[in-house]
Amino acid sequence: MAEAGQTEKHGFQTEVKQLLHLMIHSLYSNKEIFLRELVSNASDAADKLRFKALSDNSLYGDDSELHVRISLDKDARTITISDNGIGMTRDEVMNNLGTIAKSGTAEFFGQLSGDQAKDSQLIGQFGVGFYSAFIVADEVVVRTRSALDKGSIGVEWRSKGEGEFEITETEKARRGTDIILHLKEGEDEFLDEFRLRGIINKYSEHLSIPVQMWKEPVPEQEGEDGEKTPAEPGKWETVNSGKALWTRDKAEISDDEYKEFYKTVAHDFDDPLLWSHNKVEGTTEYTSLLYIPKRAPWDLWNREQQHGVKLYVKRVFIMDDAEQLMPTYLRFVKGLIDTNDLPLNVSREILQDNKITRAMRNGSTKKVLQMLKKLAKDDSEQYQQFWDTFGNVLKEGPAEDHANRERIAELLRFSSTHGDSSAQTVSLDDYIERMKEGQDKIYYIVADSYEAAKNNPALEIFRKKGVEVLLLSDRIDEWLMSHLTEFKDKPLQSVTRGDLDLGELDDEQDKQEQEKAEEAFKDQLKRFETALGDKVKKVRVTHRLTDSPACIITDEHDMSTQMAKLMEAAGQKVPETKYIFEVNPNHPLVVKMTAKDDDAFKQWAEVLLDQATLAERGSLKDPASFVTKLNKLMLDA
Ligand SMILES: Nc1ncnc2c1ncn2[C@@H]1O[C@H](COP(=O)(O)OP(=O)(O)OP(=O)(O)O)[C@@H](O)[C@H]1O
Repeated sequence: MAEAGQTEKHGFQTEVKQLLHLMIHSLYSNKEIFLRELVSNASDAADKLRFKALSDNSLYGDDSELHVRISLDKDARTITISDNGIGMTRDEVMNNLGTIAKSGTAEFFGQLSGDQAKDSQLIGQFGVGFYSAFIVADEVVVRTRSALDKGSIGVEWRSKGEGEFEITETEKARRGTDIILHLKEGEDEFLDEFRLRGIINKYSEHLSIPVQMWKEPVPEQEGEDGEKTPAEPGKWETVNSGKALWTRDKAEISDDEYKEFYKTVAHDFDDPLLWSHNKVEGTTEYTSLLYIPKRAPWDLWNREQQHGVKLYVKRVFIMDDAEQLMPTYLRFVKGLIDTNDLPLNVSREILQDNKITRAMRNGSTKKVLQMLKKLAKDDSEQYQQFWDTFGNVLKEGPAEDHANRERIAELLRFSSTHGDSSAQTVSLDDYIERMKEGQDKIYYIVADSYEAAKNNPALEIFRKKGVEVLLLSDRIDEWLMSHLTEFKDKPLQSVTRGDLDLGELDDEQDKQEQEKAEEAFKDQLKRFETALGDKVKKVRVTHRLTDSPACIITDEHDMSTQMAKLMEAAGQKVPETKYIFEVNPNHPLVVKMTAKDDDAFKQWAEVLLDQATLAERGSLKDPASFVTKLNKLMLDA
């Protein structure tokens, strides 16, 4: 067995120092949350032990009543939060209480601006956990002993939160963790037993573990009439009901209780945007309590970001981050699912291909989509808030979840030519409602930015005919649209791809005029083809331009510009796409150039192609030669 050893000093990881500094300076108005964080860590530690003990009951030893205990020492000015949960080994203490083991934290802290108001928003997204102890304490001592490492005697960790901590192997009689907070000057409110009890009650009511406070002994008392009240010995008194919130009847649970519970499971400061609590009966029986947060977590775009749904089996916590329970495009959903139908010893492998998991996942996915649909219907302002925060994640949905494609599509919001702001507020249903008579497609364009989309020449004919076009410019949009080809039986059609077929939007007269124009321009098209050679796939007369001389269009089955860019950005080799070059025979520039000799015609044609490429792709492969050609034309003019 190890013996009590030497004290070692270690420095905190830089990010921990930044977190501590930020926290102390931005959370002074919300100090009491340290209790929520520490009690919730203690409750997690009990959950973890309960789970391990499923396969090794001896881990409980003679102490199987799991609890969290909170005591006060007014003279020493300390608060102690103790649990008899899983505890930590020395290595775990080093890792958990000296570093922040989340990838991307350095980048996160790189965003800090020094502006306290802004930074405190960020800290809310980050979650403060254990380190929140330093909001009220100027010294924190952690004494812990692991239930799993039978050889260890215990470890003491101690820090003033100023950049370093000390760690000593030390004897601790029982497994679990004690956290001793030495309160700062001026934090005496937390030494008031009544006040402390109030806070603990609020933060622990919904936890499934008993949270206890020490009740001082009461001596025997004698009333005025001489009647005696017997003495009461000091005892641990449970302050919460110890009944997990989700097992209770919905009708009995107040909104405040749901909100408090959310803050504990999601480690969030803010209230949730909405939630849904369901007891599902039938072939698979389970209870789910699913929340949609108001704010995005700081690592929403981190691919390793943990999913937020916890799995419980028969009220026993089994695992965090049960990615089988929620599709990736709903990774912002927090909460839990509790079922009696899985075995307690269920592993991630078993979860992976399991009928019950699938049923729970399908059911919960539908629930979340329904909850969002209802929000969109009942409260468009709040829905907009949701969309602005998580819309881009939801856009991953149609590619990931074919079965729910239509349900997800209903929830999407876009900017469009109907409005004149980049705000994404138009739903596909709104679009369909405004469709012109004879219009059978939903038109959209994907570009690098809202401005590039809005000003793309391919929209000219749509403006002229008063047909709305959805303007897409988020990185994910091309990916989204490649998986969303139809909505309510209406095909979705890119305006920069393939042949433009406006269907019944073009009347007979339009069509005849187009044919005439094509016939009249036949010889000039040949000149363009000769001039541009293999720089283009094909040259044809455009029907989409009214104000611009030319544009480039992606052929029906070729890779779109945006998709090519996306793949290039992901480091993939992209085959070179040749575009269809469309010319507007009525444009004065085009009219003028047809009178030129072949040499001059070629120069003009190349400049028009480069211009059209710029408008569509936003860049040229060889910008310098474009500039040279343009300068030459200007000199000649
Ligand atoms: N009472 C405890 N018993 C055992 N382990 C603990 C206890 N408190 C903290 N830990 C360990 O320390 C780790 C870090 O805790 P911390 O509260 O900082 O972050 P967290 O709970 O993982 O994440 P979050 O930011 O969501 O709170 C925990 O993940 C846990 O492994």
